[in-house]
Amino acid sequence: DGNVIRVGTDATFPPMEFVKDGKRTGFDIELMEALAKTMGKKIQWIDIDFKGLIPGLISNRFDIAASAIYMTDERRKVVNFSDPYYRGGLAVLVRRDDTSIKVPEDLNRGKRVSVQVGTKSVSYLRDNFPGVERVEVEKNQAMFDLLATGRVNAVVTGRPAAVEYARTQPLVRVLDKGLTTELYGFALRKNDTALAEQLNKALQTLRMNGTYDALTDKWFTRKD
Ligand SMILES: NC(=O)CC[C@H](N)C(=O)O
Repeated sequence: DGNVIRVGTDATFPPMEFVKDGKRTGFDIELMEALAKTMGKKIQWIDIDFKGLIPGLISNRFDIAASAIYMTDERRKVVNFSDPYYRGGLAVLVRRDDTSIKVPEDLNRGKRVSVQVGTKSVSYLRDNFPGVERVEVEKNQAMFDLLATGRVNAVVTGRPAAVEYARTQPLVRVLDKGLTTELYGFALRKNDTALAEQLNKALQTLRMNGTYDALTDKWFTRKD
């Protein structure tokens, strides 16, 4: 059915994509729904762990991956990205009672850091923080739980999700200083240029008609 686009997501990452009361919601979900509507299409959502997103896209299980994906050079080798739709970056979450980590560089002194498999957090820490002991988990919830229960010293994840988790879990805080600045994009197959063009055009429309701003106001405390 040409009127249906299949969109893959790992809906475990509030406020970007998550499940609430049995329903997928979040900034990426509502933005994709609005984009599809603008394109005159319906979405069929496909749930998948983050590390399966790019393989699933390439093997044609779905047409778009919408899951707080950073537009990295490594990923650009294998997929195409839409125009960027939001700015994020890698942030560090620590326990409030831990005074040994004040800036990200403190992680390099043998700290245990949980990260989600397949994310930029993994490659970034591997390449830039050789002193970190990475604890790689499949699920975002497990990544956060390890910190709350004191089994790791920190979490490295996207800033919007880190801020949201700290809002709900008073034991933890986000370090002011982050690790990187990154842009989020929707991933598409390299040969699917027509869909990429439609998606970018729809994104322009939503930026001009106020829908985009309404969604960022709704989902983020940081306004920009
Ligand atoms: N778990 C997530 O959804 C975040 C992934 C992270 N933004 C990345 O692109 O690597």
